[in-house]
Formats: sequence, structure tokens, C-alpha cells
Amino acid sequence: MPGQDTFAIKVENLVKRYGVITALKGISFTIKSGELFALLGPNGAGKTTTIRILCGLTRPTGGQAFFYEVDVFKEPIQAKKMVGLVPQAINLDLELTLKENLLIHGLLFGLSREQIRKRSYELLRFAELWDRANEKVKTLSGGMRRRLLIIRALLHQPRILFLDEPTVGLDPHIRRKLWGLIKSIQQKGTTILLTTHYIEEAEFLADRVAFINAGRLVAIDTPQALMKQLGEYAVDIVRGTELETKFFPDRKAAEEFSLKLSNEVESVILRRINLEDAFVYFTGRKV
Ligand SMILES: Nc1ncnc2c1ncn2[C@@H]1O[C@H](COP(=O)(O)OP(=O)(O)OP(=O)(O)O)[C@@H](O)[C@H]1O
Repeated sequence: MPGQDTFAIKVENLVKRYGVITALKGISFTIKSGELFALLGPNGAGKTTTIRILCGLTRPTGGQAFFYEVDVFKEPIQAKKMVGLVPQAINLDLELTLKENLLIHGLLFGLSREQIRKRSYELLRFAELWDRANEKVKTLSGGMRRRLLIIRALLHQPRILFLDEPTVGLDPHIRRKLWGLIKSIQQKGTTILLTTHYIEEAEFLADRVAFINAGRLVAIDTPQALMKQLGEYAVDIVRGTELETKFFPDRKAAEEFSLKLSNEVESVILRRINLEDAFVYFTGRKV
């Protein structure tokens, strides 16, 4: 059985070119078994491309990837069985019921009807969708559809789950409910790779975060360690329309700096450093 230090996913020097566009410029990372790892980056950074390659939906131009002991590109059928994918687009069949959507997916993965029936019951209960099981998907709210999409990916009991922007477009309450569901999936032992461009999502959910920008990983660590590299406190200084932020190792240093400036500039705000500061610092741009 894998221990805490066993890796679930290892990616080495992954490159992807689409004609003249190089979407991935050689990215490498390792995700431990049981870890929740977030790829955080702006639109077009290469997050979906990474997931599509690891799920066997797009061929890489170069590089290697492993799920535990399985070579993803040399043993694609075995690799595919080990992962569940929650795509960005909700590709459920709206005219079918929740149970029917799960049945079709399960049959595609080679499960027996009895296995699907049992597993669907467990998962629909787990996602608080059991009372809607026989209704058509088109009657569900956006948040419920997302929950169904997530449990559909868990039907064949994959060891690894990929979530591509799982909460995009959802309101804050629904987003938090999904965060709870995602955390509890991790607590049951599933390794999760999640992509997002919501900083607070990565900060709340992830054990470790990788910042991705223009096809390169620019930093990988725990959210706390990434923030710590900048210091502990930040001072935002507004001059006219310009905003400048300075970082300090402790509150005393930040306070002394703000006091000196308070008569000269329009606005000085002292606060703790957050993950967005780290993202902007490491990538040189806003998400
Ligand atoms: N099939 C394709 N053909 C050509 N270029 C593509 C294709 N898919 C992605 N790209 C390009 O590759 C780059 C990375 O795209 P990707 O979808 O991986 O980014 P992303 O980080 O997932 O962004 P988003 O948050 O918008 O989903 C972008 O420049 C994109 O235009």
C-alpha cells in the first residue's frame, strides 16, 4: 500500500505545441498520494492542456508522466482506469435522469449494472442528490449539476481525480458547498489535481499550489510557504491611480513604513500578505 511519501502523479518536462503555439514549455511536478494539489494560473496558462494530456485526451509533444508505477503514455489504458475527470464544461445528458447519466458512464467504464446501482446509491447520497435521483438533469440547479459531474467521475473508484475549474461561474455559497464535497473526497483517500483561477479556492483547498503562467511553472509550495517567501505584512500605497505594494517581515516594520508615508500619499493600507501577493510576485501578473 502506498505510504504518505509515495507519489501518485509524477510529471517530467511536459511539452505541448499546437502549431506555432507552445502551450506547455517543459513543466515538472510531483503530487504525493492523498494530496490535493492546485494548478493556479490565468486563462491560457496551460492548465487544461496539462489535464487533457494526463487523461489521454491530447498527446504530448514531449515529456513523461506516471500515475504510481504506471507510465501514462506507454500504458494509456491502464492509466485511464486510474483517473476520474471532471471537465470544465458540464457534459451531462440533460434529458436523462441522474441515475441514467451514472448508468451510461458506468457501462462505458465496464462496470456491471449491479456495481453501478450500488455505487450510484452511495455517491448520490454522499453528494446529497439522492432525492433527485429519478429526475431529469435539466431540472437541477448549476451547483447540483456540478456535484453530479463530480460523483460521475468517481463511479469507477479512481485513485486520482482531476477537477478542471470545478467552481467556475458559481455563486459563493454554492462554491463553498462544493469545496466541502471536494475536501471530503480527499479525506476518503483520493489524490486530487485541481485547476483554478480563483486564488481563494487554491488557498482554501490545496495542500500545495503550483503557479502556472504562459506554459511554465514559476513556483510550487504550500500556500503558507509561498506567502512566507515575501514576508508577513504588506503595505498598499495609492498615489493618484497607481497602486504599489511593499512587503515586510513583521508588523512593526510595516507600521513604521506606513507612518512615514501617511502624510504624503492618499491611501496607505497595512494588511497581512495573501496568496494573491505571492501569485503577482512570482508571475508578474494578476489572475
Ligand atoms: N486545440 C488547441 N489548438 C490550438 N491552441 C490551443 C488548443 N488548446 C489550447 N490551445 C492554446 O494553448 C494555450 C493553453 O491553453 P489552456 O486551455 O491549456 O489554458 P488554461 O490555463 O486551461 O486556460 P483557461 O483557464 O482559459 O481554461 C492557450 O494559448 C490556448 O490558446
